[in-house]
Amino acid sequence: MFVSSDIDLAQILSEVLEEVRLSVDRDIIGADLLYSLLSAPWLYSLLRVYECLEQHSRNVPNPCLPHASRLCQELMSSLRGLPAPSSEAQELYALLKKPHMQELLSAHDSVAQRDYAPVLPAVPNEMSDNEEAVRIVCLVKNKQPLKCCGEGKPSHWNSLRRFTMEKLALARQFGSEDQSPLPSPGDLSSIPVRNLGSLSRYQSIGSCNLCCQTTNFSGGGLNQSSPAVCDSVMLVDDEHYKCSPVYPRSWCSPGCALQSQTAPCSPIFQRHRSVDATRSTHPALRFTKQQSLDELRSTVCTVANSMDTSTSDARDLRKKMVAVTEKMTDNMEDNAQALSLLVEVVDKLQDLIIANKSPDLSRTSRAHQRFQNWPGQHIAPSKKSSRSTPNVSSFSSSSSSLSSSSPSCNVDSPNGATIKKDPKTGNIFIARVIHGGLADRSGLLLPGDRLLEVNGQKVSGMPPEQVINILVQSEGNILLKVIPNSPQPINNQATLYVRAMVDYSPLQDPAIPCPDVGMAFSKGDLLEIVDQRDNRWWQARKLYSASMSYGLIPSTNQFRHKQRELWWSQPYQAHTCIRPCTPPALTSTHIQQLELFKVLVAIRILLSLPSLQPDLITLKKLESELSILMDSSCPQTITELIKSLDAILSADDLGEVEFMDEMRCTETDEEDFEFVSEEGENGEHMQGLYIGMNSQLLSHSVFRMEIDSLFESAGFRHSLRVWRRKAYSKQNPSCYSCSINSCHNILANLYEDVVHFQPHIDDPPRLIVLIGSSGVGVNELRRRLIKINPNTYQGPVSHTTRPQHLGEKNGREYHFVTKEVFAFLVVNHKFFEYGEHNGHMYGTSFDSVKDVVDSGKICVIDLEPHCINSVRTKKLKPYIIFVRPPSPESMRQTRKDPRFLANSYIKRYFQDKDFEEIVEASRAMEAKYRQFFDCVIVNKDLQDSCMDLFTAIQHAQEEPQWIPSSWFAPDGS
Ligand SMILES: Nc1ncnc2c1ncn2[C@@H]1O[C@H](COP(=O)(O)OP(=O)(O)OP(=O)(O)O)[C@@H](O)[C@H]1O
Repeated sequence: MFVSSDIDLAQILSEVLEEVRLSVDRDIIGADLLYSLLSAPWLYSLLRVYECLEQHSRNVPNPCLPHASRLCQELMSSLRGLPAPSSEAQELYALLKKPHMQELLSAHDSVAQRDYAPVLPAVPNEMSDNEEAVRIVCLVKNKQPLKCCGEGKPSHWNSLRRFTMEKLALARQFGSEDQSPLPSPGDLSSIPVRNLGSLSRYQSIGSCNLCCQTTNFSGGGLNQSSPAVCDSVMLVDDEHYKCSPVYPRSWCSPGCALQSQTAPCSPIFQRHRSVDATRSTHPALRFTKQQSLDELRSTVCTVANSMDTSTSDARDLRKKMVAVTEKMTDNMEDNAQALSLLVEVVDKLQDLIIANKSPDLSRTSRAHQRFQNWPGQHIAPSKKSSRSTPNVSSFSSSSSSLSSSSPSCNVDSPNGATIKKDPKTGNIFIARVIHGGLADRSGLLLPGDRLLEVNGQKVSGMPPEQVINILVQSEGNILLKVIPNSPQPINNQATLYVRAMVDYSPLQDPAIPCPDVGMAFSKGDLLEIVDQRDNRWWQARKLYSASMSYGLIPSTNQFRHKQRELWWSQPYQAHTCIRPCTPPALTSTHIQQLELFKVLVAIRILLSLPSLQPDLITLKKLESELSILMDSSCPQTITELIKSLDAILSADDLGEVEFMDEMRCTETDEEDFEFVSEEGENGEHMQGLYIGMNSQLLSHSVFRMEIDSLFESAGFRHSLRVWRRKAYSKQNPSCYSCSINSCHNILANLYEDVVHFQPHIDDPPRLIVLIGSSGVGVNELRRRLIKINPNTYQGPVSHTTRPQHLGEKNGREYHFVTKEVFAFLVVNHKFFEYGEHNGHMYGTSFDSVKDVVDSGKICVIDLEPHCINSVRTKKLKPYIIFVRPPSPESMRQTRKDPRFLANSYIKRYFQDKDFEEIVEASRAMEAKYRQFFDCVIVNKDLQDSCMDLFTAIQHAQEEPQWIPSSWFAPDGS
């Protein structure tokens, strides 16, 4: 499709051509020559380029007012000059004088005066004469001016430097800016170093009106090195779940380019497309003395600095690259040596990257070959025989030409297309075009195109493997004859940003059409979904990831489909561990049952403790009465729990006994305990919910299980929680591992839509939620945070049914309510967390959080992770910080100070097993819930952790964050 313009030059040209053709018919001398000149494809292409550029210059946004500040100054001086200014004039003057107005205008001017025209890159120096057409495609893609030769053109190194800088800048900025159809840094990173000169800046492919017209180009005058479209096509048997790379990728094969050739006039509008799979045809880079040696140094240093230095090999490489800079002098010869060294480095780097892919790779030959082609040597056009066969190994081999400027580039990313066979007709089709790959960028292969021939060989009816084989065995140019799919499906869906809620590995997914084009992701990863046209497989890439290439991910439909399959394939299991995620409503019957149950547990424990020598007969009688009472009205679970209680009590469990002894010697009396648990070490009020440790009854595993069941959202203290973990390990492991959330996970979403949210100064502060395994220091951090800055941070005031103590004030320490009121609040879902301690109910309500937020303070709470969903609401917009423990060894060092451990309510030092347990519990918690975490703090040194917490909270309130888009939905909660 042509670019519409007032003067359609191509149209004029075709009219002129028609005239000339008539002259040819009339045998006018010279008309022949003129005709052939005018019908040259490059002329058409040039005209199109011209028109594109024309259109661009017409559409460049021009500010109406480039100097608003100046106008303001002028206006102000005019106002000042007024002999008797009216009140309006005075008001206007005062308004204009305001600093923020001045700043606003100055900001406006900066934007208005800035030149947003693209920086157009240089064309590669070495291009043969017949490369104009594709070069033109590149030019248009990059909006490059037609001036490509002559003095003063940027050197390759200059381009490389600029390219590298931009790539790094892009990587750094990425995510901090609005993510509107973003360039694919993967595109940048897949550019061969020799072609960098032509790609100094990425331009949206969508802006190219010419790409889709390339199939109209005629003649064999297409080049073999189109930098912007250089890549490979991976042809894959989509349907049969097989895939195979068939020819090198762009930076694998510098000369590789997808081309279109003369389209024969055919009734079915056949389109020939040819893929040039040759390699090593890259033109000689004439590294003459650099215009600026600093430029050269900075190029190499930038590349070196951007390298991942996690491995010793990479570190060595980096050192070598830095050494390169030292070798650079004004002397041309040295300069060439430096560059040779760099070539070596580049080769090594490539070897490293492709080591896993191609162990049989001949490094030396490649290095040798490349070495020959570097500075000071003229590169002879590669002979056909010397070109590698584009088979699988050459695919890897050729990837050795990876640019040293893109160490993070993932060589494994298949940027191409896949094929499939229609089982009914036997026709071979292009199944999928991977976003950002060669086919996509060139626009020459599109999904649904029917593949007729490969190198003149008809492929219809062939098994896809055979087609792949033909391609694999082809040498040099591969000519594909395709019938374009018409009409082309249009991807009119906007880019979608999501957070992955599960882990996914394509290699373990038998359903994926081609695992090689699949993209693995983990819980919490941010994904940019660019193509949702396929109902089952979307195309996406990971944000903030080293690999910027796109790949297939399961669509939500596909995920649901899999869930259904899984559901039906599994035998029915009616186990009790499937419980609702939201806490059950607590009725007065529940409370009554619970009280009964507690007494029953108490009796059974007393019965099991011979040292207490209880009145056995009385107790047994009481127990049986209670059992009957419980059995008649209790839920099934309670009856089962009683049975397991018996089992546990009868078991000779040393660990348990040890624990009980320990508790006996460390516990304080009830009143002390309660007082301390509510008042912090420094006397300040401790918010939250604690279950007493003073009674062996309460600490018993069965009781805890019941508490969990009924009050699963309750918060617990360190020691009880540690102990609870111990108790859990004694339960039926299958049931335990299939707790609420794991069961619930089956029904979980695959992705959560997110938006980039920039908090506004007028927004209410976000709720800060601290999460961590018991004993990691969540309470300590929260307490310190509030203590250090009570005017900024505050915890919510909880509700309780316990009587008010002397000196306590309703609404300050607690909201004191009756049991009925509490039950009413529970039933009406007013609490996001509630539980029972010592016969009294405690709960933290949404309203109490709102009170803190309304007071302008930042509300900080600690929460059990399974309650996360209850606070993830539009109103609270929680920022969830996970407190992770350091290593057990490190905790041994930092937690040995008695000041920390000898506090009044734990009353014992940490033991080694506690550290192990904390780390283990933390790992499990993180594995399960990390998709919800906005930030992770490792609580090693308390001071540092506090600082980290401050910084994180500040970040939460000021910096842009990815948050669920439902928080913006009008009906979101
Ligand atoms: N970084 C640290 N260095 C030294 N001691 C610490 C550190 N963090 C926490 N502590 C100490 O460890 C003990 C447990 O901390 P804290 O009570 O905050 O744990 P928790 O995660 O809230 O667990 P629980 O909720 O079970 O109480 C406290 O005595 C606390 O002072």
